[in-house]
Amino acid sequence: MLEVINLSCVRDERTLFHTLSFSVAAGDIVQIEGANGAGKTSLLRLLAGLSRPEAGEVRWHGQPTGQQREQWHQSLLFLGHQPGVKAVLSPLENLRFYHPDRDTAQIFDALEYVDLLGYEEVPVAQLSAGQQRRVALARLWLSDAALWILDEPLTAIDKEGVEKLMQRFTQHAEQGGLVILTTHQDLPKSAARVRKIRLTGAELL
Ligand SMILES: Nc1ncnc2c1ncn2[C@@H]1O[C@H](COP(=O)(O)OP(=O)(O)OP(=O)(O)O)[C@@H](O)[C@H]1O
Repeated sequence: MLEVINLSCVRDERTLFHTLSFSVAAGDIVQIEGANGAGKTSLLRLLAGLSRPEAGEVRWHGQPTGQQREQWHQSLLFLGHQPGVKAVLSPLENLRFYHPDRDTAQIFDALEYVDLLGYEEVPVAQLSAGQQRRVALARLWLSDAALWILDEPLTAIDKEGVEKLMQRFTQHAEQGGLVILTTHQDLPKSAARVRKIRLTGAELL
């Protein structure tokens, strides 16, 4: 269980949200919604511990995340809004770098899930925008983390790819995982179980 308790975020002297509280339980898929600049990325970065809140706390299984760094990092897979893969390396090399515990067959399976077979040795810099994001998304088939925090994972992904990702999110949730994502896209019907949390600025009242 992830608990967000009275979280406040100030950027550039502007309060993006104030005393924001919600929780995400095992099996939940949560979409953070809001206009451009509402603070979605800022919230995800706070949740992941990549920046510090003005006030408030994030707890994982009842304990502040800052007090259990090792366990927290093992439990978390964070994919930022940039693909976050190394451009000079191939998809195979990138995934080996991030998941050294996985064998080549497992990495090839993950590349197959994201339709990158045949591109495994091509430098990422030479791949299309959607393919570059798919390299990062292949990690969803390699990670053991329970909590996925995904910033705009569907950007540049085609319709079939989005459908496949939704299936993967659902499968992860059904196995007791948690997914928190942002997207500006309309989610397909298969996303019926997605709970929405909207950042409107009303949290400031
Ligand atoms: N490191 C930073 N320093 C100063 N201001 C920042 C920083 N990061 C974000 N901001 C500001 O915080 C506000 C919220 O940004 P954020 O990226 O969280 O929004 P968002 O909801 O994810 O937007 P989008 O839908 O456009 O991706 C923006 O006005 C942005 O300029």
